[in-house]
Amino acid sequence: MTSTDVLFERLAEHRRETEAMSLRTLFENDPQRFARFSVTLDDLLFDYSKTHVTPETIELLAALARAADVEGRRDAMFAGEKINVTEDRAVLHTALRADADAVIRVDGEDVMPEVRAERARAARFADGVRSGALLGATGERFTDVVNIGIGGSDLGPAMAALALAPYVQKGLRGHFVSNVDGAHINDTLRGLDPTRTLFLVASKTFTTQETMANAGAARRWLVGGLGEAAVGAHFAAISTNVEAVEAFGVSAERMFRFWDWVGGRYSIWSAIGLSLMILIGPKNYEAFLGGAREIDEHFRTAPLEENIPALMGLIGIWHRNVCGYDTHAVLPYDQRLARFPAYLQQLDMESNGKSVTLDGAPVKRKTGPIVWGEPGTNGQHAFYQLLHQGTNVVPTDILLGAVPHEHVGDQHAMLIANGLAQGEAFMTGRTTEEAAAILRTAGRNEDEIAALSPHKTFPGGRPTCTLAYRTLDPRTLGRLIALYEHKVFTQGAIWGINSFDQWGVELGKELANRLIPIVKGEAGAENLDASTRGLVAHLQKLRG
Ligand SMILES: O=P(O)(O)OC[C@H]1O[C@H](O)[C@H](O)[C@@H](O)[C@@H]1O
Repeated sequence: MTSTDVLFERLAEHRRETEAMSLRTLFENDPQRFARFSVTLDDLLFDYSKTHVTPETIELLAALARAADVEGRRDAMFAGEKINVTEDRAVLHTALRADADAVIRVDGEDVMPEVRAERARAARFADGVRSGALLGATGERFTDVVNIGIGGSDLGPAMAALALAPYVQKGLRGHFVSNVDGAHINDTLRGLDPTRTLFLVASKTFTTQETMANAGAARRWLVGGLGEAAVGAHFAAISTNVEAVEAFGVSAERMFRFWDWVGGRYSIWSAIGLSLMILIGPKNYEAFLGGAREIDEHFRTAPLEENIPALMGLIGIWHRNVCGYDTHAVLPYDQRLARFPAYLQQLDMESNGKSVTLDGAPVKRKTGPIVWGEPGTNGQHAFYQLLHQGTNVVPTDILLGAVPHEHVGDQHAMLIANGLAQGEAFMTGRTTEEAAAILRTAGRNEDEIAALSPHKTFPGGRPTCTLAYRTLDPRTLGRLIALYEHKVFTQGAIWGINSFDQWGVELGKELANRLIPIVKGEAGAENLDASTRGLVAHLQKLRG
């Protein structure tokens, strides 16, 4: 047994000993509980007191992190070691937001001069679009920026552009096309004017089927409106694949590069963020990077017991591996974070949805949970019923911003009150006796009380972590994303998996490529399994 196995066993034993104690009792027994189990970092507050931890739990979890050498692995990542072993790559999204004078080497070479130069180029381009120095082929100013990408080349900029809507320059609109479904590009282009539309083709590999198909459709639309000669003025590309971008016909000065040591789901900090940079401006984009840098610094230096992303990761391990909870819900009480759960799905599930350890052996315990969520208060009217009374316990993260960008009556107080109320309700629940007492006060008779009180009982003890911040500005968005990145890192390190590859997406891609000619009726279906063959035949019949 390894030292981590021993600690997992001790955690399991500790869970058995403490499970019976309700969250309510934990609070009653310890007036210091909130102070003990919360951490602040400037305006940011991470409250994990509404989870089933005791000082001993944290001690054991921190010991587990140390036994798994989370700190050593963290330092290896920041130092540019090739910790993505299956692709033989460094993992350096942190370099993209590092200090102005940082020196970070990959294979002995400082990558920072190129990082800075490429960001400066992107900023010049963004400024040109924003100021009108860069115009469309007919001399019009750009009003619409269409990012064409998918996965990490879409979710980050799309999520962030919505989150930072108050910072978007007046007269500029961002659009994000990802799905290979032609409806997506069609609906986006409808109503756009080619003379004022700028396309950014964002793809790390520049081979992704969906993106290449949508880029082709956009090019045809533009050529249809303005002619072939207009393409140069209306397209830019972001990629690590210089040759493929050139082959697509984008000139060198319209191409923005990044590097193989930036994973797709970690690429918002690279030129993949160009659409965001154009929309909110280079200065705000720098503040966004700066926010992430603050969290990098905190993650690198704070002791595990006071380290917010490490604690987020460790509490996630507690919930996943010790308590046995399968999913994790992220509930931002901040409408502009509506796409944040989707962004986190890729970040977390593509990183930690793995079944083998770094050396290829089967994992010994469950890895990444299913991550999901919707903004509050919307989710309350949809799936919270299950969160409160269902048979699955779902640990939640509740995100709360103290200061809104706009004041619409007292709606912000209502929003915050709802977020707080849900955390409280998940924790305390309502006993059958309490439910009965309420029914009695309401004048119900004893038969009705007996019949109804089980339905009105809330088990409680459902764990919540709360992240509170001043306001959803660029810096804070940067901090929030980086917190979750390092949370995911901490968990991957403890599970001993490679959080930075994504081989699990390949099989479906291969099979789709094989199926395209079959679906088009250009190849026979005889080698397919009976179900897929039957489906192809049915769809072909419907297509006529
Ligand atoms: O940026 P691209 O190379 O076009 O890749 C886009 C996305 O597709 C892939 O299938 C990966 O699963 C993602 O990690 C990636 O972000």
